[in-house]
Formats: sequence, C-alpha cells, structure tokens
Amino acid sequence: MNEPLSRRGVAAAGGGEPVSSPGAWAARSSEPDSSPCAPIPVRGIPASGGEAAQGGALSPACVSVLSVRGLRKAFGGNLAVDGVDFDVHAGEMLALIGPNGAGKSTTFNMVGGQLPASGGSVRFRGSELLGLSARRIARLGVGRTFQIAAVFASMTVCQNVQMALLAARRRVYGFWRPARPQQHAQALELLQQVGMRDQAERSCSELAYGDVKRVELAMALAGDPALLLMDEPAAGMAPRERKALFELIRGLARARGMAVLFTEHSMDVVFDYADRVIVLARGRLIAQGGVSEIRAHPEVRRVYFGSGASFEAAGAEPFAENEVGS
Ligand SMILES: Nc1ncnc2c1ncn2[C@@H]1O[C@H](COP(=O)(O)OP(=O)(O)OP(=O)(O)O)[C@@H](O)[C@H]1O
Repeated sequence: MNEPLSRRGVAAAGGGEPVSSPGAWAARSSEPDSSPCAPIPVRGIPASGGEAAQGGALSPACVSVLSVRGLRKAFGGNLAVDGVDFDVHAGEMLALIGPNGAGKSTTFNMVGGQLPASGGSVRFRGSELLGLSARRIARLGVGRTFQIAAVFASMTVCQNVQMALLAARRRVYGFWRPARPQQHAQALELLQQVGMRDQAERSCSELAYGDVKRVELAMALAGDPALLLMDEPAAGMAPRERKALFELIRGLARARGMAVLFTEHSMDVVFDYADRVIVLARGRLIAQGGVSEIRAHPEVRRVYFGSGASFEAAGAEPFAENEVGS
C-alpha cells in the first residue's frame, strides 16, 4: 500500500487488467465537457443515446467501473429499491436523481456497504461488493463523501488529509510520527488538486463551508478511488459555490479517469455537470440518458411536476417549487 499518489490505471470490469491510464484517458478526451461513454442498455430501460453517445460503438475508454444489476432493498414490506440496474464508467459524472423517498440514499448505502442489500449484484471492477464491509469497499477503491462534510474541526486542513492518507494505507495511529514527512508531502499534493494548498496549515474550524467540502474531497481522494460516491455534495451551498465545487469534481473525474456517482437535488448542477442521469421513483429506475433527454422525458416530468410543468418553467429547481425534495 505504499504506492505513490499518482493515479492507478483503471482496471477492466471482469478482468482486472489495466486498460486505461488517466493520462491516456486525458489524451483521448480532448473535449473536457464531453461524456466519455455511450449508455449501456440495462434491463427494462432503453439506452437511448446521451448527447455524447450518438453514433456507434463504445469508446475504448468507456470502461464500466461499477455494474449494478437487480439491486433490491426491502424494509419490511416497503420495497425501497426495486430491481435497479445501471453502470458507471471511468471518468464519467453520473447523477442519480429522484423525488424524496425514491431510494437514492438506500442505493448509495448499499453500494458503499453501509446497508446490506436484499438482492441483486454490485460489481466494482469485476468484484462483487455486496456482503463486504464499508471499510473493505473503501480499500478496494470506492471513495465517499457525505451530505454533511466529515472533517476534524480541531485539526488543520493538512492534518485531516494526512489522517485520511494513513487510514487509506492501513497505518495505525501510532505510525503517525514516522510517517509524517511523507504523508505531509502527499497531503499537500492532494490539497493542491482541490485548490486548498495555501490553506494547509489553517484549522478546519476557521474555514468557509465550501472550503470544508474541498478538504473532504481531498480526504476522499487519499484512497485514490476509481469510483467516488458523493451524496448531495453541494447541499447547503450558494449557487456560485456549488458550481465551483462541481467544476472541480468534474475536472478531477476527467484527469484521474475516476467515475463519479452523485445524488443532487439542485437541477442546475445536474444539468450542467452530469454526463448522464439516472432517475429513480418509488424504488424503480424510470429513465436514464443524457441531460436533454431527461429534461424532456415525459415520465420524469410527471414524477417531478405532476402534469403540465417542466424543468425550464421551474427554473431547474423543481423541488423548491413543489416541495417534494429536500
Ligand atoms: N432505515 C430505514 N428503515 C425503514 N425504511 C427506510 C429506511 N431508510 C429508508 N427507508 C424508506 O425507504 C424509502 C427510500 O428512502 P431513501 O432515503 O433511500 O430515499 P431518497 O431518494 O434518498 O430520499 P431523499 O431525497 O428524501 O433523501 C423511503 O420510503 C424511506 O422511508
């Protein structure tokens, strides 16, 4: 586990063979806003091409990092997640949206190992995740951030990232001192990537909320994840701040070839930053596709607005208008 902070190659689903380095991915992806992948057809939902997906075969860079099939979760008689299928690809920003109670958090928690599934399969780079602990899943290369950023307020920015590096390398706390110079340099490198290098020695308690979210992102990157799960990363942030955060996340996804699966209630960021969108309602996947397809999708509009309205009319903030989301 002493590998350098530079990114790992991305391993193929099923085989574990590195097929794409981030450098190679960046070279192929000269258009930073273009989606890396065409959609994969999944059970029950036609794979009508996303904007960047028109016209043919999948790009060689389009490696499925996560494959979810038939995922289910029952809470007693309530089927919170009901046979959900989707893929997330290297370098891709995939948004998981849906009204309150749709099953987004439940899905996230099953993928991240916080919640046992009732059925189905979650394969990460070919390995089954269901049944593994959250810690084990993290060590396989699945990073996670939470709605409420989890940092130690009493520690400096750099110390927080050093702790995350130690945890990622399975070092016990007693190794803190000997490991410190190396961890410090690596922490600074990560902080550079999230634009927080110049605040490394500040206490986290002094930071603006947007900066705390950047620190949390640097901590999630300490495990060098091939997949990052972000549960409402921009919750509680002002529009300008959340756009800046999503610019950063998308840049990191592209540069590292890192797949990002995120939930978000702010439709402006979903529509601006997602390569593809999957939509849950009452535990079922009702649509998947590119942003413009999802905006125009009759079933999606129906679950968000009833009938008649549109995302455009609601100013891309349907939940605020309709009080069906947080
Ligand atoms: N621990 C639990 N025990 C029982 N029912 C639960 C539990 N967690 C979630 N549920 C139920 O599962 C369904 C899906 O909830 P979930 O939190 O996944 O939805 P969500 O899409 O994340 O909603 P929100 O946007 O409000 O966060 C809801 O009906 C919810 O009441």
